[in-house]
Amino acid sequence: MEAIITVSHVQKRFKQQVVLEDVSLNVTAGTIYALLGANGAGKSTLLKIMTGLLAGDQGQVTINQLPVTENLLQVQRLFSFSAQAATVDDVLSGYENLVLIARLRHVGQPKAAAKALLKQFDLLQAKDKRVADYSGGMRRRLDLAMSLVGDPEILFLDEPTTGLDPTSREALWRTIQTLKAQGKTIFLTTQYLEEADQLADNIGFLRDGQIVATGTPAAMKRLAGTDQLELLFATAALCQQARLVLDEFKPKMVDTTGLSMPLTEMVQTTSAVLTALAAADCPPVTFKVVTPTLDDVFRKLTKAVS
Ligand SMILES: Nc1ncnc2c1ncn2[C@@H]1O[C@H](COP(=O)(O)OP(=O)(O)OP(=O)(O)O)[C@@H](O)[C@H]1O
Repeated sequence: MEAIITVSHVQKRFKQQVVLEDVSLNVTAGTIYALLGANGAGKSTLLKIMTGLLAGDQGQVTINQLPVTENLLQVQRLFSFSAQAATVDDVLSGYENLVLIARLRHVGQPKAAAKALLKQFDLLQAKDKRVADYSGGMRRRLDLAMSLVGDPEILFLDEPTTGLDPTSREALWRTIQTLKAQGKTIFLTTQYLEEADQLADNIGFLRDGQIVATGTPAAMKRLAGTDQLELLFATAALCQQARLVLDEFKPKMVDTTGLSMPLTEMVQTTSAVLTALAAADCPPVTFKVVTPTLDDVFRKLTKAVS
């Protein structure tokens, strides 16, 4: 599948501060790309450059093979950008906001388009309520609805679920997944590893002005290390005995009664370990498999800036 968005060697500095040193990435059509980074890593700056709102100092961004800076009007028809600062007008109702943006984007039958989007985003009931009286989740849904006016192929979402409670966040994730299922390409920024894990086909970690790691969520997790088998014993003496029995599995002490070892082959290793312990008469009280999370990767990769 070819890339619908390419970012090649983009650089940006604000006075003396180098924010983007050299950023390159590709986004395949119909996929979700999550740009992860700590506060101030430069995610919003990159988004603004990708969408032509800000000029980079060096490098190039293309959307549908078209360089963004030289074809701004043409590429702007292909995407929408939902920025962190709400793009909605507080004094207007959700319906009025949608009609307004539909008119600005020359959508045929703006009122019908607005109503269809309110329905799709479960906002029909609040159609005539002022946005100032919407909850955080409703505003985010309206933001997303606004970005769909005119049916763009590509959605840029800057931290779409920041500030939402877990239930509203999960609801928004489902909506974003539905949009992907409809064929949209989605580029989002987030500080939530779980969000990237749940949604993204590909993740890029932005740190020190560069994408320091990129790949699928599964590949990113592998960066944090392999799964570990953790065993807990009833006494420290049993744990010591088990450590000797399991020498070939390279166990490490977690504490006085706990051992941990890498799981190369999930089922075979677990079964071999438990059989060896049963034969040596020192069975564990419990065991569990600990899979590295994206948080582990994030901690590893952001150590240098935290
Ligand atoms: N217009 C500007 N002028 C000067 N400095 C800026 C400007 N915009 C951003 N910066 C600086 O660039 C750095 C990156 O900011 P940016 O908003 O891109 O980060 P971010 O990763 O989106 O952060 P957050 O997750 O907090 O939104 C910050 O140090 C910020 O202060």
